[in-house]
Amino acid sequence: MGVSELIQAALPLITDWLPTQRWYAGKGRAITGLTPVVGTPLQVGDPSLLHLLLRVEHGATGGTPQGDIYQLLLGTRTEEPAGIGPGAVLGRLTQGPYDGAVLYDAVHDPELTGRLLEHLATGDRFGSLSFRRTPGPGLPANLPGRASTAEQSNSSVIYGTSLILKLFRRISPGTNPDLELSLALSRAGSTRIPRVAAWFESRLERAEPATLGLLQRYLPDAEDGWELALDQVGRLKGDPSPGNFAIEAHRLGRATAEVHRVLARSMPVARLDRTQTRQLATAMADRLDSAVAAVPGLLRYRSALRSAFQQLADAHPDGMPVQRIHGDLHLGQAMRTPQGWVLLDFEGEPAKTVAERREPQTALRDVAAMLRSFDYAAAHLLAGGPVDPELAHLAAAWAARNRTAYCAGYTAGGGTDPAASPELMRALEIDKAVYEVVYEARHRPSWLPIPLAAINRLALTV
Ligand SMILES: Nc1ncnc2c1ncn2[C@@H]1O[C@H](COP(=O)(O)OP(=O)(O)O)[C@@H](O)[C@H]1O
Ligand SMILES: O=P(O)(O)O[C@H]1O[C@H](CO)[C@@H](O[C@H]2O[C@H](CO)[C@@H](O)[C@H](O)[C@H]2O)[C@H](O)[C@H]1O
Repeated sequence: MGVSELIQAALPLITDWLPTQRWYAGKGRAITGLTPVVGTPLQVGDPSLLHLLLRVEHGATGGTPQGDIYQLLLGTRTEEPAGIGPGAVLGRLTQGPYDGAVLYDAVHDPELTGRLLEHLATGDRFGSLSFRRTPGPGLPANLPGRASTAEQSNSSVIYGTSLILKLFRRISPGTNPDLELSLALSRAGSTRIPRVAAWFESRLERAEPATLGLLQRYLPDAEDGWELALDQVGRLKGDPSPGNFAIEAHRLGRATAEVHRVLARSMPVARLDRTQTRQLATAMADRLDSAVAAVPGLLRYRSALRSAFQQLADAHPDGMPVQRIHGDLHLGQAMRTPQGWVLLDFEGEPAKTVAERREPQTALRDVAAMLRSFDYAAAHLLAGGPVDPELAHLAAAWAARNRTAYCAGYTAGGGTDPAASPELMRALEIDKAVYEVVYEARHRPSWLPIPLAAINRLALTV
């Protein structure tokens, strides 16, 4: 059985399975077609372990199909591989020589993901895939992969205790900003990110090569900033003065400033003029309008939030400096290691186009995004429980304390003082909270009250 027959047999199962995956961005839109872009068996002559780029169509505009390209790793075996979770099984094939075989997401197959590592270690070309290594020590080639269980937008595979491969799921032409910025920071010698070891890419329909996977050093001793924060907040229930996370928040602010400084040195910087600053405010208002259409509960805040955007433009008649930034910074993207904080995932907000994510922006956008994360951690404590005004007060004080410490650390680390630009900071926080409202409505509806409460609070300050 050839690759194309296997793909054809797999398509009906893929149609049902895709919408169940967290990384699938087309939720709520009907799939009108699936077009294989390129399929590459990861071993010569063995189509049962297949790398597939697939265009998922959602209707057409002017005769041109509209949709996104996704990266899939598909395994086919006569029996379900041991230990594979139910969400990773697409079903049984019902056509061709593989009739009756199990089709599964091979991210969960140590053998297949081990093959990917072998290609990365060799730095070769394989079918349409090009594997590229950074200079440095050789990579171990014989490690089986284990699928990461982290809550994430893509899929990651961990090799032993030394490497982690992120497989980007929604693929756009060109270099993924996560690779672009991680490489720039690695080359500048920054220790605030896990060093890039290799990546792989593929040419998409004659466009420039698209990044498909990024292999970085794994941080085995790292603790996730979000988990650390939740742990601290959780203690508020029994002890109103638990450990002092504000010290960590301050250090995290310093680390953010350090990353911004390196990015400003190693990548293009610019200055938004008055007109461009107005356009920034208009773009925020436009995003708000799209969000109102998706989540009508935002409508009552529209006028106040638009005023906040207008005030941002008025407060910066001389424009503002811009540079490349992280773009989607939050506590879950920060890992505390014995050597200090390390930042991850420079991909930017998944909902924006790659072109938007690559535009230089005010560095304070990252600061505002992290401030939202402290608010999320505090709000998480209150979610689902009965209203408890005392706990609500403690949670709000925890968020305020850590937000202040983070901003102080950012300024001490050489970043622009957020307190000197209150209109900009408020507009950036609103813009982020609006994004979060749409994100939560789409992915985690039970979390929607968290950004909505923030919108309510921010609107009252206008
Ligand atoms: N180099 C690393 N070392 C240790 N853990 C990591 C590393 N990179 C990612 N992780 C873990 O995987 C999670 C998801 O990674 P991330 O890059 O944010 O993926 P995504 O873009 O898919 O959301 C992180 O929150 C972290 O827990
Ligand atoms: O998957 P990514 O990490 O690239 O980012 C997306 O998912 C995040 C949630 O996992 C989301 O972050 C929001 O929730 C966090 C708590 O889970 C909170 O700390 C962040 O402040 C909040 O924005 C992120 O927005 C989204 O792009």
